[in-house]
Amino acid sequence: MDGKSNPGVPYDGMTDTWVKKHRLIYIGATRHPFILSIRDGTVDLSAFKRWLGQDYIFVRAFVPFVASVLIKAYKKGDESSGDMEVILSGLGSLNDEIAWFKQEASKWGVDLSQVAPEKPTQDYCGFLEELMRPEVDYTVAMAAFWAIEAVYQESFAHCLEEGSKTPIELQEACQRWGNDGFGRYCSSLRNIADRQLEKAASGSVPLVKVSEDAVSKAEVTFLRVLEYEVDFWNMSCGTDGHSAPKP
Ligand SMILES: Cc1ncc(CNC=O)c(N)n1
Repeated sequence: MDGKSNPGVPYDGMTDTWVKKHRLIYIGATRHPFILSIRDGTVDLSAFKRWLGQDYIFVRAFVPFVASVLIKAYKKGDESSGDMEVILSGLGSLNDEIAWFKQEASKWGVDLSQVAPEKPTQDYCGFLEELMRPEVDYTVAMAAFWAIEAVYQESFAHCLEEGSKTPIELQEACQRWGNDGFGRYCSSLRNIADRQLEKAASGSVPLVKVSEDAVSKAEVTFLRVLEYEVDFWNMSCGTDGHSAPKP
């Protein structure tokens, strides 16, 4: 999240400004106790299994959301931007990811066909549904897309840093979102979001009011993503009352 990871770009984009402005809630989502428990090796395996089942449901709902962003990118008609290629690569990884969830679930003895969505999962999937609507601006949808991926990337990369005690059997899960390739993919998403936000903010188009509206809507959407992510982690930990908290 610093200028260094963005060579040739002299100033921070809008997304960096948001992360700085809303730092505490951003840290709340990317350094959640569930993630810290994976990193220090104290994670409750039943919590991990609950996360696995719920995240499988989330990822299935995430696919049509990403497809809706692809449609918005296509409709913009700017072939030279390369946006469609980035989004399409995301859909490709989601294909692998769904296969991974099934394999991982069988490894842990989780029967995915028996997993019912809990309230935070339902709410988060409902939010994705809202964002899929055609009237939602590409800028707003891209900001959400970037934020959703960035939270996982930053969270799981933290579990793989030097000095972390992540249990060996959880390292593959952390690698999925914490690897450098996924980090570069998140940077590409961030660059698209920043470019769109920059365009909207500069009001180079005659619809200045509409554009400014997109920028503020995108910021609110970013914050909502962080809240849904925190609720999702809380549910995984069992700190939402669905199961007994850890002693
Ligand atoms: C709740 C949540 N947020 C973000 C991601 C990462 N995106 C796709 O895998 C995820 N799997 N689950």
